[in-house]
Order: sequence, then C-alpha cells, then structure tokens
Amino acid sequence: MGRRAKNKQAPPVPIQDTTPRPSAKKLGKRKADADADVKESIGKRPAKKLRENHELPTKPAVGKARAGLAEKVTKPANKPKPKRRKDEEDEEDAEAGSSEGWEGVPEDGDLKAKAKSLFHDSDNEGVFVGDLEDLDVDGEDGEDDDLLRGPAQELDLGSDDEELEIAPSKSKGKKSKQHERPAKIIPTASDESSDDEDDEDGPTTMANMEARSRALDAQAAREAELDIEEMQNAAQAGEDDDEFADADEEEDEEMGGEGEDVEGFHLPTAEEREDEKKSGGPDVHTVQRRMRECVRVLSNHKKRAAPGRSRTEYVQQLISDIASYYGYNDFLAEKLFQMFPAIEFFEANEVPRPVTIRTNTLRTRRRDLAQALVNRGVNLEPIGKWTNIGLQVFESSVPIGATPEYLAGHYMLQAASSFLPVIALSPQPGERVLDMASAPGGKTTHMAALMENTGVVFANDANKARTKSLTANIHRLGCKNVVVCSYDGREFPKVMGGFDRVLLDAPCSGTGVISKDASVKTNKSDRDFALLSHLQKQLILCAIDSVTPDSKTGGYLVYSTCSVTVDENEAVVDYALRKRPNVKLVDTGLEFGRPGYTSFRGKNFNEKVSLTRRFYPHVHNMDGFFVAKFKVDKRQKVKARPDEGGADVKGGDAMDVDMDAEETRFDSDEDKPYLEEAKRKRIKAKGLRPPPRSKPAEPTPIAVKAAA
Ligand SMILES: C[S@@+](CC[C@H](N)C(=O)[O-])C[C@H]1O[C@@H](n2cnc3c(N)ncnc32)[C@H](O)[C@@H]1O
Repeated sequence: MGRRAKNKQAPPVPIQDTTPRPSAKKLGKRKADADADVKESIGKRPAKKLRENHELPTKPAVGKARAGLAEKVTKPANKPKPKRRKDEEDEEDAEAGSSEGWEGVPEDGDLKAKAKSLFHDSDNEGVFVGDLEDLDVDGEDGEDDDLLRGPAQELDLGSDDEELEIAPSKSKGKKSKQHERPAKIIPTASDESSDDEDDEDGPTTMANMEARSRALDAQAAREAELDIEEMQNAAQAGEDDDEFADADEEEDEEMGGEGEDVEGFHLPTAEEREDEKKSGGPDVHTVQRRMRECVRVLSNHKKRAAPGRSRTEYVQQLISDIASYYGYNDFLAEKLFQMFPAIEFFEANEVPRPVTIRTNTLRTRRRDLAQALVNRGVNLEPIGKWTNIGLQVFESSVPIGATPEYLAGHYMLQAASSFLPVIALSPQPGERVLDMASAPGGKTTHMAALMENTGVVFANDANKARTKSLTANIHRLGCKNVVVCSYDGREFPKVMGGFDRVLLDAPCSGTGVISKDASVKTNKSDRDFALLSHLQKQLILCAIDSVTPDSKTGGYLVYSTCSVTVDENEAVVDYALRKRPNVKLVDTGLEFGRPGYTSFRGKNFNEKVSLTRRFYPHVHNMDGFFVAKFKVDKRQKVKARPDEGGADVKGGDAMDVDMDAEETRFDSDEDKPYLEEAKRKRIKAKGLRPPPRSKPAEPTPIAVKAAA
C-alpha cells in the first residue's frame, strides 16, 4: 500500500439517488455512539456529536417502500470504514514513513467545521433572517396582483458577513486525523473505486485529473443504468415481493416479533407525551430507541403496530422525537417530516456539505487552478460531469479562502448547488441580464464569466450593506460587465426592464441549508413561510415582467431558492403560471435533480411544474435547492370569463383583458449613454482609441451605481 493510502481516510460515503429507509439497525449504530454528554444535548444540538462521526445513513434498506414512510433502496450502499484507534493510526503512519503533504492538515472534523462557515459567501447569506416586519407585505397571501401594490421598502435581510476561510490547523507538523473524506457530490459506487484508484496512482494532478473525471463519468453512467434496471426489476416484482417480506420478517425476529413491542418498548399516549415534555423529556437513549421503533412500525404498521395503536400515534411520536433529537421546533419538524417522512433528510442536515469552488474562467482554467492548488497541498477533484468548472476540496493544508489564487480571483468559494440556477439560465455573451437578488454575488460573477465579460449584468440587491461584499467579489473576480444597484426587486421593471434573461435567486427560509445555518431549525414559524411565499410571489411577477419577450437570444427567467418547502417553490411557480399566461415552464437543462411536485398535501399544481428540479442534501449531497426555468413570450389580449374576471382563462365566452395595461416598458434610450460609456472604457482598456462620444451622458432618474 502506498504512503498516501496509509494516510488516506476511509472511502467517501456514497449517497444514492434514492431515499433509503431508515432501519432499526441504523439507528442502533447511532445508539452505540451516544454517551452521557449527549443526553444533555437533547433538545439543543445533539448534532455535534453526530457530526464528528460524519455518519450518513448508509445501510441498505431491506423493506419495500411503504406509503407514508420512505422510498425503497435499490442497491446496497457502502458502509464507511470503521474509524481506527489513534494508536493503530500512528503505527500505520510510522510504517508508511512521513506524512508528506499532510502536515498541518486540520484535526479531525476541523476542516468540515470550517467548511460550514465558508459558504457564508453563498446562498445561505440570503436566508431570511431579518425581522418579519421588514417584509413589506400587506394583506393576505392573496392570489391576485394586489401582491404587487404597496411601497417597496429597504429590507434588512441578512448580515453582510465576510467570507470565512478554511484555516489550516495550528498544530503544524501534525498528521491528519481526519478519517473520513467527505462524500462526493451525487456520488455513485464509482466514488469508492475512484478512491481506491487514488491509492495506487497518487494524488490528483493536472495530468490525471481529466482522465479521472472521465473515468468517474463513465462509472456514473454505468451506475445510472444499473439503477434504472434495478428499479424496473423492483417495479415488476410488485408490492409484496418475497425478498422484502423475508427481510422484514428477519428484522421482526431480531426486534422481538411482529405486532409486539420490542423488549418492553411502550409507545407513550398523548397524555404521557405531555407529561414527558413537562418533566424535560426522556434521555437520548430512550429517544433513539423510540425513533428506531417508530420507524420500524411505520414501515409496516398493519403488521407491527401494538394492538389499538394508530399510525398517527406513531407518526406523532416520531415527529416529536425528531424535533427533540435533532433540535427543531415542533412546527418545522412536522413540516419537513411531511416532505421527508424518514430521518435521512434530518441526518444529512447534521453533516456539512462538501467544500466546493468554482473556477473563474475570466482569470484561469480549471486544470491550471487545480494544479496550482495541488501544489499548495490541496487535495481536490472535479465535482462531477455536470460542471466543467467546479472542484471539490477534500483536504487542504492552506486556508482555501486566502490562497494567492483566491486573492487573485481565480476561484469563488461556492456551494455546488448554487452553480445550478446559472447553468439553467445559461446567459449568453452580449446579453442584458438582471440578477434581481444577487448579494454576495456567487451567481452574478458566474454569469459574468459565462458572458465572457461582455453585455451587461445588473446585479441588484435590496440590502445595501450586502452590496459591499457583492462589489468586492465582482472586483476580485475581474468582472467588467457588472453594474451594481440596490432596489427592492419589486420595483422592477419600473426602474429597469427589457432584460434578455433574469435570475431571481429569491430570499427564502433556508430549509435547504440547515447544515450551514442550524438557527433555521428553531427560528421559523408558519407565519414566516406565509410571508416569504408572499414576497416570493411578488418578486417572481416583477422578474417575469422584467424579461423582454422580444429578446433575440433569450427571453428566460430562472427562479431558485435554497429552500425545500413547497410554499416557497412549486406554489410560487404555479402562482406565476396562473398570473402570467405569457410564460411557460421549460426544461432546466440540468442533468439531475428530482422533478417538482405537481400535487402536495391536497394542493394541485400545473402539471408542467414537474419540469422544475429539486435537489436534496440526503440524495445529492448538496444543499437543498430548487430551480425553475420559464420562457417569457409576448403578452396577448387574453380572454377571461366574466364570472372569473381573471386573466388565466384561455378561450370561452369572455371579455378582453389587456395584459399590457400594467406593464412598464423598458426605455432603452435611457441606458444608451451608459452602455456607450462602458464600451468606450473597454476599448480604452485594450489600449485602443475609443470612438468619440455621440452625446454627453445625461443624468437619469435611475440611481444606478457602477460597480467600479
Ligand atoms: C439567496 S440570497 C442571494 C444569493 C445570491 N444570488 C448569490 O448567489 O450570491 C437572496 C438575497 O435577496 C436579497 N433580498 C431580499 N429581499 C429582497 C427584495 N425584496 N428585493 C431584492 N433583493 C432582496 C437579500 O438581501 C439576499 O442577498
């Protein structure tokens, strides 16, 4: 075994593109890790203990997917290698010789903990953390354009945190004790094999990186085929296939027999639960055991429930235990459980997502950047085939947010999920683009790079303080086609319009980024979701109206959030489709992601909402994210039935509704002098003589501040 192999951590934990059923055994493993300290942390953040272990649920489920619980796992997942004792590790390291290139690598877990803060330059900065009163939202979450009325206010939606760095361990010269390498993003079984290849072939270098990436892609494709085959086979096998029935029975035997409580397990009644709460709740072992048992029963309630105990009782107990074990308020635990009726999502929120960077193609190429960072002792790999600019950082002996390459703007520290809306929007060189809620600029700078520093990106953010970090990033990354402005997004298109493409990366609750911001677990209420959804509906209509349907190259809007709730995603998209008949949903062009819901808990949405894409921490190993792409067509006079008076009726006996009546048109003449001036500057910067000004730039009512 090579030296690197000796020092190497266990293979990445694969996460499959299915939601594995949590098994009793899996929870049992966690139980073994629990200790007396954890007991006290119930209701606070027991996650800390778990995070150190970097455990993700990996055990293959043995049961069929059961309605209301979890989906079936189609292939076994690989378990992480057991942690070695420190003395074993030291012995092996001694045998292996020096730990070349590993000195100063952060202590176990340190890197991941630091990584958590890294992303504060990314999406979670936009998480709604301000006062609800800051939202200028009056009235009900109504279904009409009244949403658009009312004054737009200066919002204070989040702090202007500086980017944080992965700092190297202070204990220089120490060997890495990080046992587990973070899991790959949307990993497949190939991740493990690629890891093994690493052992033989040494670290990723410029020379082998592309080849490894290709091998990874090929393996991923094979895996995907296998998945499909297995899913088809499973579907053919029918609901109660023998294999799963046998496995269920085995599990039943292990756990104490069907229909019986396991070793004195007693499901508390509602009153007992109340009493328990009053007395401060049971210890962590009891909670773990109860979650395990509830999960087991719910996977086959008919067979496993104690006599007379309903499914609802088990569900209520499980939600209550999830809330106390993972530290959520009861409301949010229930809301999220309704979407993810298992523990995988909650588990994944206890583990930091991989550290990823985006190559700034305005300044360098990915292979050159990778080589430069490898030379500095950074262990990295391409993220995956879906992006040719992303790199996943596994370990680093230098602070990733303070390398010379970072300072020179060769890369942006950016969550992999936040690449997705920009890929979907696909801005083209020469276009006029609006980033409606842009600070701190991860996506703005990505767009500027895709546009090769041509055309113009208006980077807007309602929060003036946050435009500082936005401007700093724009400068650092060398974006020359960006104009920063600070309006409430609801003022568009009145202040500016006529865009070829618009990105609305909306302010949201941040339920997709709980691993980065655990405060979401406790500070969100029903009212927050209602207000956010309302604001998002207002913003999306303004974003649509800011797109010019006359665009020769575009005419698109991408709506995204780092939240997983339906209120903030499908409900907003569906609302936009109803309010603006001139838009339609189109394919996002993203290669993976789950389709958006077309119905959820009694609410039905436009069936095209399935074209939207959802991304999950427990499935894709990236932040929870949502992406929808719209094509904006010309507004037409549409027919609305007199009884409905709405504009969302196509045909029938109707009265005319002039859809253009309220539209604010973009006055392109107004922007002309600014565009001309920018063009002159570009020409000058190239050392050429710019053409004479056609006329002096007139001051305009548009208070746009140039980034420079
Ligand atoms: C999810 S963050 C944006 C992240 C950004 N797109 C990026 O990639 O770096 C949402 C942003 O919306 C801003 N915001 C909140 N309300 C707004 C409004 N009414 N109009 C415009 N921006 C708003 C917040 O200040 C926050 O910076």
